[in-house]
Amino acid sequence: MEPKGKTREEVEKLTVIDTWLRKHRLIYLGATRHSFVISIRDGTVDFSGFKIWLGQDYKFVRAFVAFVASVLIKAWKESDESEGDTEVILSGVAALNDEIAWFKKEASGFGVQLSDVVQEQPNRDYCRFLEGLMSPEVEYTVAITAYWGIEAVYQDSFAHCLEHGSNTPSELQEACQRWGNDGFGQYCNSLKNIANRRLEKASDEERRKAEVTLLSVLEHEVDFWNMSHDGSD
Ligand SMILES: Cc1ncc(CNC=O)c(N)n1
Repeated sequence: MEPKGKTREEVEKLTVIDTWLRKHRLIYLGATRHSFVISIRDGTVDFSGFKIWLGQDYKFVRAFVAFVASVLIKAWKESDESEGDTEVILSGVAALNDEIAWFKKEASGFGVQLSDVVQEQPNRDYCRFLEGLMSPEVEYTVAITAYWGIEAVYQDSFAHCLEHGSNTPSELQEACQRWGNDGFGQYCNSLKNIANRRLEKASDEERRKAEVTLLSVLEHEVDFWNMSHDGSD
């Protein structure tokens, strides 16, 4: 029985990340319900914008692999209870191997020459930000929170394009499936659980750093979507 006068929420304490998602709800929605994502979902997406996204994201993912590898190293150095963590992160690295192959196949299907893609400034800025997080001085808790955030934005965005009532063009279904599928949703949940476990034990200062880092991730994600869709139409 729940104590009298207390709601379920007061009894079951929210996790650190859920608290942040409430506090920064509009910023989170800005990244996960961006006009580019909405245009995919409602079928009005401009294919030239999709091709820009494809080429830019391929470049991003190459840097992201190095970032995830750096998170793996941080997990391994925390010899405490992070044995399960390293396996979760390793499976993420393995999935990125398939993802790189998928980008190459997809680009060829859409006639995008990946070797000709020039990284645009928002993409460069995002990769530079990731590089900063790869530094050994950045705590594991901060890095794993960023990793969760980066994956969660794609999972949430693309799952939205697969929901009942969406009108996603068939050519883009596969891309949406890649990040919007349930298995990837569960993977993101494993990352979220790891991050929450670390955040609960972290110092106030470390927790604050992780929160600020997550906000930067969301900002970079919005700038990234903007490269393909600036909202002018
Ligand atoms: C800009 C951006 N953010 C997140 C992801 C998803 N992670 C790996 O694929 C991605 N591909 N690109």
